[in-house]
Amino acid sequence: GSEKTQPSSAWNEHKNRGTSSPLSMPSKKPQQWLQVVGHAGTFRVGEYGMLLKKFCEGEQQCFQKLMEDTLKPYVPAYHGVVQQDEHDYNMMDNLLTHFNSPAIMDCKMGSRTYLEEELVLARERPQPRRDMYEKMVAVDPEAPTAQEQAQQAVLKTRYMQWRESLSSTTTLGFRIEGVRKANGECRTNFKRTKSREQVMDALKDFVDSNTQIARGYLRRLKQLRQVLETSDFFRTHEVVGSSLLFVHDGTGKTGVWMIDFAKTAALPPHLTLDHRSPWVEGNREDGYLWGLDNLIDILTNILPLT
Ligand SMILES: O=P(O)(O)O[C@H]1[C@H](O)[C@@H](OP(=O)(O)O)[C@H](OP(=O)(O)O)[C@@H](OP(=O)(O)O)[C@H]1O
Ligand SMILES: Nc1ncnc2c1ncn2[C@@H]1O[C@H](COP(=O)(O)OP(=O)(O)O)[C@@H](O)[C@H]1O
Repeated sequence: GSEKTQPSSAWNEHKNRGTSSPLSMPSKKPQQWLQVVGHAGTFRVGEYGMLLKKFCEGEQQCFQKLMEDTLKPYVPAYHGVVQQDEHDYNMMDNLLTHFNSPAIMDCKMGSRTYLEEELVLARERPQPRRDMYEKMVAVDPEAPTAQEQAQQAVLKTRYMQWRESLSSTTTLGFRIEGVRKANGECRTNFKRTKSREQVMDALKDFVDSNTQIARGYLRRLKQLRQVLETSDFFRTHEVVGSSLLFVHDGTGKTGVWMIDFAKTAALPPHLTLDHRSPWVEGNREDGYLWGLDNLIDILTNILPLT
């Protein structure tokens, strides 16, 4: 397992190389990029409002298909593979480019955060992990079983299931992973944010009780839901570990995009998902739309409080 990032407070500048800017590209002025959660060292800031993410073939395939799908406006535009310092990267739009001092929130969608395939592998070739054991006891020393304590290690699927039930993933079909407020304040300690009330408070705090912002997010999420319900891509993929990235700024501008398709897998040809039915091993359901329904419902209930 790789290290997780600390919320970065740096404004990553990219250098003005003195070349002329192609007409369709954003300006060359230094682009800001702030990472809220996720693996450390995965990203680099590219030129002209681009973001480079360490190459992952599954993610590339998703991006390629998404660029031809009705979901295209809801994902960062994809621009192919580039090489830098002997590493390959998937190049995509930096979603923060057109915001000023943005507030950012990462919500991990779905009622399951590991692939069915990972569950099969864990049975066939169990690989207990010490790093995950340590992350577990740091939150709750009582969480590991006697056997896990003896081994000082847990299986990844067990760790992921524990995280799901500790947070709102199991009960609401999504969880808040991290928030960065416009003033630079960062919060990633949402591991135990589970109840509807806790989630509501966190969302209210994120939108700063601003009605215009809450309405903007709600409108966008409802549009996204409509598109998801008819998208060919969505119907034919198990979408696991993917997030919605919320961005707003002081001008009242809001945006929500789907990000992180590293664990989004194409289904066998005969199978499609409704993304709302409960998961039973083998049906591959991910609870994505069930989570989005709950998220929309909670945001709707926040409106009168803003
Ligand atoms: O959030 P914490 O509790 O630290 O747990 C992390 C997240 O679930 C990561 O998901 P994400 O990438 O969505 O942030 C996951 O990466 P995967 O997505 O690769 O499963 C990590 O697995 P490892 O990378 O195997 O440690 C796991 O350790
Ligand atoms: N296209 C993007 N534009 C702006 N920020 C992004 C973009 N993609 C990812 N991020 C930032 O990086 C974080 C981690 O992204 P993610 O793709 O989930 O990486 P990982 O697989 O390492 O978890 C997100 O929470 C967000 O803050």
